[in-house]
Amino acid sequence: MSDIILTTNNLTKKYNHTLALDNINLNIERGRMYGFIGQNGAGKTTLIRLIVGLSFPTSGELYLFGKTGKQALQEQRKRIGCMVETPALYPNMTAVQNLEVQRIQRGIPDRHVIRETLELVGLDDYLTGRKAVRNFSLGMRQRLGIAIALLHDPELLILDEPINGLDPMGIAEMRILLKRLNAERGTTILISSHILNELYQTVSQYILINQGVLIEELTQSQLNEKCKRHIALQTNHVENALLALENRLHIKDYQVMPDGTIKLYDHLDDMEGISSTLMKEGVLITGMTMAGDTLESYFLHRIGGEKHALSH
Ligand SMILES: Nc1ncnc2c1ncn2[C@@H]1O[C@H](COP(=O)(O)OP(=O)(O)OP(=O)(O)O)[C@@H](O)[C@H]1O
Repeated sequence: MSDIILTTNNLTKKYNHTLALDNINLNIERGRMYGFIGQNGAGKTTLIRLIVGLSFPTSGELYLFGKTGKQALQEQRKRIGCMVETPALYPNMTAVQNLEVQRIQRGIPDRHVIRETLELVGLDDYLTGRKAVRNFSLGMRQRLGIAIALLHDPELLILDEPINGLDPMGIAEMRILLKRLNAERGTTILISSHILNELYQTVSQYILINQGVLIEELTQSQLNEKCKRHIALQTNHVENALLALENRLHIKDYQVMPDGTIKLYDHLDDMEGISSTLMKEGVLITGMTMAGDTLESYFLHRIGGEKHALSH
């Protein structure tokens, strides 16, 4: 049975004349990892700020762990940990000292949580012992920011652009950390990013947003399916074409689209063989192209064309 821990009903946020979020309807299920993808200005931070209570909606409703209403939401937010953009850290303190400040501020009695959390995010003594945070790499700072968000063992972890500025190694480390958290603690994770590629294989669900509008929700396997390389084949007779492909070339991995286009997922390097076989069987080919999106081109396509260049 699915356990929905966050729901938005027509959640809308206006800033004067800017419609930052336009009737967002969303469900977040416990235990999953969500990627919240949109270009700069799409509305990701605005939604996160509404969820964590840093800002309030113009209209619509927010439910956290089944509860709504100002006071109830504030209570439920204790079950959330978040890092919005760069974490606020004391640069002259060590990682342990930074966490100690947070622990006291939040009234967490158990001192052991500091070591446990540092270990969990991979900032052990060897790396951070006496080092002041001002000497940390960006990746280490992000880890420490996540440690702060995790100190009270939240059920939902929300990270706004945690991979921003990280190098490929840093991104890979972040991926391992988040997957571990999700697997070991069952933490539900929501991460925003403006680059689909960065979250690929980190999250299991993708939520695409553009200009405040929720464009599409899809799973990792749906995304893979949509981006899969294939030959797109158009013919004058779909049934005869399929018979020829199956019987003569033994092609089994294909899909017929509603407009009659046949997507072939094998024999990708045999376009000539396919066309000569179909010709011999009297099938006229009206179109044959190699297709398949990269993640980025799929995303651009979904948000309305190449004119939206992604900013990096
Ligand atoms: N405090 C504010 N006052 C006025 N407009 C705002 C405010 N905050 C955000 N906006 C506008 O709302 C829209 C959504 O912004 P938001 O920061 O949520 O986008 P984003 O997807 O998080 O982008 P980024 O990746 O740049 O952080 C933008 O048009 C932005 O200019």
